[in-house]
Amino acid sequence: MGFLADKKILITGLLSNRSIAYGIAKACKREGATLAFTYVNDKLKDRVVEMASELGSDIVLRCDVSSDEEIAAMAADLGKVWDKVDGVVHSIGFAPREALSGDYLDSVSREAFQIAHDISSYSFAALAKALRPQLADNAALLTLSYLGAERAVVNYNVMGLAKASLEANVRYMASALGAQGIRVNGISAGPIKTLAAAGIAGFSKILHHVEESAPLKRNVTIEEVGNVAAFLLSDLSSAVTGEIMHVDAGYSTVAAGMGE
Ligand SMILES: NC(=O)c1ccc[n+]([C@@H]2O[C@H](COP(=O)([O-])OP(=O)(O)OC[C@H]3O[C@@H](n4cnc5c(N)ncnc54)[C@H](O)[C@@H]3O)[C@@H](O)[C@H]2O)c1
Repeated sequence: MGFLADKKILITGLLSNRSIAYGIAKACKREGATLAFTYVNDKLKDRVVEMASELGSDIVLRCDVSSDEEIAAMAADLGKVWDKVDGVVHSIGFAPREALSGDYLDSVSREAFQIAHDISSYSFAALAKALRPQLADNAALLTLSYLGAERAVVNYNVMGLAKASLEANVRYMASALGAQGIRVNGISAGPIKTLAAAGIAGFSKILHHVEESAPLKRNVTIEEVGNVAAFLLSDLSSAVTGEIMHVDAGYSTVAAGMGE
């Protein structure tokens, strides 16, 4: 019996076996959780159904988080199969590709700003709003952030602003839901080569830089992020809320020159 036995956890953002959501799902399954998944559009449905099945789940629901109707329909469908939800993983981020390279002011636009904040930050609150009546009394919600929220990172541009908003969302959601015993946390993951990361110009350089300068002298894996996610979704972290935990091989703790 794992430490997530009896927990029902909804996981969004599963796209490939490199997705951070995949690492989280594997760790949650290992610890005994029952899982449900979402996919963004019909083109991707079969792929997610197949991965869900590998992970022991046949609950796969459509949910493009840019649509309030799709979020509401997903919550209603989930309510038909689960009496309560113990955990929600928000592993979703998006900004138009042209906004993720070059000079920040040249690349940013009102439209890119709105899309990035809508899909990458507001959607976490939107999911919580829709699922609130179904959340168990000690449910845990979790999202994925990145250091670009706290520091200017080359080419990350408007996504950094959206992640800063997402991290503030974690704190406000934790306050809003805390009286019900529901916890809300984020993981600020080190860079990992996923499909979303491929949209960021010069991403390989960032991976290399972390390898050279992080205290652990390497990058992190989706399995390592998954383990921390499983902990934050479990009762082992019952007093942790409103927190952004770095899972980044220590990169965010050092300044230039350390360890050289
Ligand atoms: N890869 C990294 O280096 C890294 C580091 C820190 C944080 N993150 C964050 O982790 C999360 C997961 O990304 P990933 O790196 O696993 O990449 P990924 O490409 O595997 O996952 C991104 C997911 O977002 C989903 N998505 C995009 N638009 C959506 C929409 N409108 N509705 C619903 N889903 C939508 C995609 O379908 C996909 O499943 C993102 O929030 C990302 O910003 C990634």
